Amino acid sequence: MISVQNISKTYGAVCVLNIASLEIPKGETFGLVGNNGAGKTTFFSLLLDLIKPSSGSISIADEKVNEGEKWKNKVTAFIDESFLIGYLTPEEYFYFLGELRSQTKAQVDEFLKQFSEFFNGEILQGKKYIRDLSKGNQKKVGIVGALIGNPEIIVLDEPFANLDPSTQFKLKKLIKDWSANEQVTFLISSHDLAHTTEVCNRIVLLNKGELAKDIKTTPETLQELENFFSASVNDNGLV
Ligand SMILES: Nc1ncnc2c1ncn2[C@@H]1O[C@H](COP(=O)(O)OP(=O)(O)OP(=O)(O)O)[C@@H](O)[C@H]1O
Repeated sequence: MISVQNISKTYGAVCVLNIASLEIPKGETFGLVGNNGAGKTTFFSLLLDLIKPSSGSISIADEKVNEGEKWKNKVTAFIDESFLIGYLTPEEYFYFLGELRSQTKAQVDEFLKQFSEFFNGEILQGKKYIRDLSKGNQKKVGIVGALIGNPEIIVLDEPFANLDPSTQFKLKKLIKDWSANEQVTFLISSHDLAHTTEVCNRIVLLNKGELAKDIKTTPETLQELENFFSASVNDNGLV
């Protein structure tokens, strides 16, 4: 479904991402982990054609994202608050996304009913603009916005960050429920190794822009990742 061929991104003399080959099949819940600056957001930005690659390409359903438009009907994303529209209320924003993805207002209203627990009574009918919501509630709006319109590929950059513990549990359940649909592919980056291993059936670890591990998730995966990151702390002499 997603195919990465020799992708690299260089700023000046510094190569921040370099992946020779990566295939992400339909239905996978793909977790991306790595330290700050490892290249996770760069990878997602290349996938969404937000930045241009220095070399190579990423294809979705056999179409290079920097050459075609059809992939845009399949993919939704919430990368950061720049995906939100601050002067809209959450409802206005959801209707706007719905219209973009061929959903009527009534369909969007019906769709939103399933998120009442996730929203915890703080998002809908509050008459607040998105800009005035807390960071965590803005994130909830962005995540649910990315689920509108039956997307085939959903890209979420650090969805657990800024969420309170209860909402993190609700989000894990939500991702698990959605990923049970084999037509839906999730790409999720996170610094939370426990959450990522719990919801993702595959984990790719980026280290300084390189693909360091590509693991099919098993009960041992969390330990393997923790060993990797704690070893790098020791290597750096930080402990
Ligand atoms: N426009 C830019 N100009 C120069 N360097 C950049 C630019 N954008 C990103 N970088 C660099 O690319 C590297 C990878 O950044 P990226 O945001 O992809 O990392 P990340 O894994 O998402 O990190 P984090 O976990 O901190 O969000 C970093 O060293 C960053 O400083």
